[in-house]
Amino acid sequence: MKHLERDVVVIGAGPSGLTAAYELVKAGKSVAVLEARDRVGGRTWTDTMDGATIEIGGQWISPDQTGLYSLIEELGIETFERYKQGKSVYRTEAGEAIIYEGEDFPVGEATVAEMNKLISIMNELAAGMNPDKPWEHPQAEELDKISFHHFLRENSSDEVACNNIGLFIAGGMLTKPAHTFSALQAVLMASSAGSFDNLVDEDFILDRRMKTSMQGVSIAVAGRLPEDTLFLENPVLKLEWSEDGVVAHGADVTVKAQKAVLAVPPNLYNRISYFPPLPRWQHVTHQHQSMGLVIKVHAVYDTPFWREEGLSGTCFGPNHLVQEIYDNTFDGESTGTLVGFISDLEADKIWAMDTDAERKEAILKAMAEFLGEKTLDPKVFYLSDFGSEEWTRGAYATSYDLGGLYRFGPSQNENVGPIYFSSSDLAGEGYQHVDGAVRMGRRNAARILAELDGTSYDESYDGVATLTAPADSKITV
Ligand SMILES: Cc1cc2nc3c(=O)[nH]c(=O)nc-3n(C[C@H](O)[C@H](O)[C@H](O)COP(=O)(O)OP(=O)(O)OC[C@H]3O[C@@H](n4cnc5c(N)ncnc54)[C@H](O)[C@@H]3O)c2cc1C
Repeated sequence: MKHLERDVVVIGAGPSGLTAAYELVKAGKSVAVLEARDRVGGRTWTDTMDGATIEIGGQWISPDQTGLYSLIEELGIETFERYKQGKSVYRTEAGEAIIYEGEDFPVGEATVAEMNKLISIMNELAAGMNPDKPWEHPQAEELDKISFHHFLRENSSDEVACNNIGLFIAGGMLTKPAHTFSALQAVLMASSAGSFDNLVDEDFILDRRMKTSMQGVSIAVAGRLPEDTLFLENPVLKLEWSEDGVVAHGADVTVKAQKAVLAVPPNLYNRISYFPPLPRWQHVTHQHQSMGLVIKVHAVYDTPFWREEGLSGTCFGPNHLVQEIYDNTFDGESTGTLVGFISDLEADKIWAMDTDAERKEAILKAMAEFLGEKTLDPKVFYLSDFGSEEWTRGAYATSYDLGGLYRFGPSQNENVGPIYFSSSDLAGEGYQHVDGAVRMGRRNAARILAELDGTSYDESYDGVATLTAPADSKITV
């Protein structure tokens, strides 16, 4: 067992923990990062299969995600644009595949009008929200009492419009059925991305990717940490704390530190035993945040055949097994990759199947209903399974149950003595995204630096600008 003494111990080497560690190290603090897995990156993870680059976890960045943009600029990481040329495909409730162009789904004028009405209601609500404090929205209490499913139906009697709008937040973002989370939670999702318009615009929200892959961001940050800072395969299962500091117990490393950054997803806080126990309110708060469930499917072909047919690869099918498909070919690769998403109740159906062969057949059949027979025969087929990963337990991220955001949200980011919570799932801007993880990492580093150095923390700091630029960086602080 190695015994270390550091200013700060960071628990979790995902983008949030690593960003916090990086900022603290740049500011001259000694840090140890204890990570449960044998790799960094957490919910960002890349593999190469038969020559194709597969991003199993988080991958896209949107123009508003300026926290992440400033970090990759500092790291010298470039981005590339998702393939967007050509027409899209929409599958109607009855199962008809319609090829269309432009922003509106091909659903009939009355339904388009109802969808636009719902979008403008959501835009207005989102504009009135500070994503850092959604519980302070003037309608927060009432919006948190009603499920997003019922909220949509209170505002429109057009079932197709409700399902289509529900898709963007339920299946598409929170990856939970719309009856299990509140309208307030849905407004937060929109507000965290700048507006609901941004969320429903796939060309905005799924704009670009990292040339290093998204996991490459964490790998690059880890590469800038001093030797003897990062300790993989060291799950922290016991954390002793007092007002004076913490002792974090990993598998073969124990760290005594003045402060701790707990940078694991909120659903995993309970995995750690705290001595003494956390205060009552923190015990309760984080129990109300649970992971969604989505399966990210990759199918790789010799060529991106859909492009030759004038299609972008973008497909939407609310209420179908595969609800979204995109061209996911990695930068510079000649093979063609499709990514499909199977969310919440549909994901349950897939995992209820007995064999991988059954799953593959059902999913490819569903994808072929959008893009034709050629879809049936990929050379690589891969299902992400974050639900069975011990150190994540779901995908993409955690959100509150009905009524939880208003009731418990105000204390979610309060530190418990020396313990600071850092996760994309506790962020305002960039909520549930790598951008939010970076912002939270920087904000927690700033709070800890202020405490350690006896200076004051600027509550308005949004985590976009780096705290301390490294000597070789061109970033202006
Ligand atoms: C399939 C999928 C697709 C996604 N798509 C996108 C996307 O396109 N764009 C985007 O911006 N975001 C996307 N996301 C979300 C994004 O990946 C997350 O928001 C981000 O990774 C969160 O970073 P984090 O550091 O807060 O947490 P995590 O990435 O979860 O990192 C937490 C780390 O803590 C470790 N850990 C857990 N428990 C312990 C313990 N007890 N001791 C030590 N270590 C521990 C974990 O192993 C992990 O490494 C996606 C996520 C998934 C799963």
